[in-house]
Amino acid sequence: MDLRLQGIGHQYGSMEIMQDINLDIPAGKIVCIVGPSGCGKSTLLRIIGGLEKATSGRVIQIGEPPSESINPLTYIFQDFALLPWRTVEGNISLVLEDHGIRGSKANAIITDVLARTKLTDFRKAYPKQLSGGMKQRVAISRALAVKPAVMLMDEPLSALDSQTRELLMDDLINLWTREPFTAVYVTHNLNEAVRLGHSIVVLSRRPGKIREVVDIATPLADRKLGDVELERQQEHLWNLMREEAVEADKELIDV
Ligand SMILES: Nc1ncnc2c1ncn2[C@@H]1O[C@H](COP(=O)(O)OP(=O)(O)OP(=O)(O)O)[C@@H](O)[C@H]1O
Repeated sequence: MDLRLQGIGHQYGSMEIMQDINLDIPAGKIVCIVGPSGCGKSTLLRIIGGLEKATSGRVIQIGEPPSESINPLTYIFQDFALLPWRTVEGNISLVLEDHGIRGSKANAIITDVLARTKLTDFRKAYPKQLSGGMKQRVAISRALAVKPAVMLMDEPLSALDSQTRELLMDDLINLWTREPFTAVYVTHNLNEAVRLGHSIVVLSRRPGKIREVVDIATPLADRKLGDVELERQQEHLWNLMREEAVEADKELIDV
């Protein structure tokens, strides 16, 4: 299933947050969204996920979600959002229980997603026993369990230290390489964007408009740390954003 954003604009009261966002999110690709603080990245993600209705424009679903998808648009948050009193398995089964999936069917789904995220040995562990990186892998497993058409990822690695971030980027790349998924991935981190994005949408400061869409041709599996071409792309992104980031920064201080 592809998504098409057509003329999305949004206001909170008299404050215009974004203007005329037109964007295609093709199945099987990771589309990163970057831009200065407050330009509307998270708002756009909520609009795509149907949690908020855009003031203008629309989000169109083209084609069908994967068969057996029980939540076509699924979020992954920065803070993992795990229930501390449930085990890894229990956190994943909760979303399945909500859809009436129990017993051997639930068991098979949990076994599959834990294997894909290399968490098989941690099935009975509680969140407090896990590192931040592992908690986020549980959140990713839980998202995969509902067979999403599109994963909506809001700064999923930003609560993690830099080493853990590197490891999780490798995990996401391996996961995608084995079985491509579709994602809209909001991040402040331009390195994450060039490592994970098939395309990177650069938004201007508020009201957010699309300044440029940068496509990266290098296959995900070949994007290594220190790759010269990726560094060039990252510099290009930073040059696009630098002045606006300074202005956005001033605006926050002035408030
Ligand atoms: N529910 C709301 N009501 C009023 N204003 C809001 C609401 N949600 C967000 N905003 C404002 O809309 C603007 C865009 O917010 P949003 O969180 O989407 O930006 P962002 O680009 O994700 O920011 P950051 O990079 O800092 O996380 C900000 O000025 C924010 O204060």
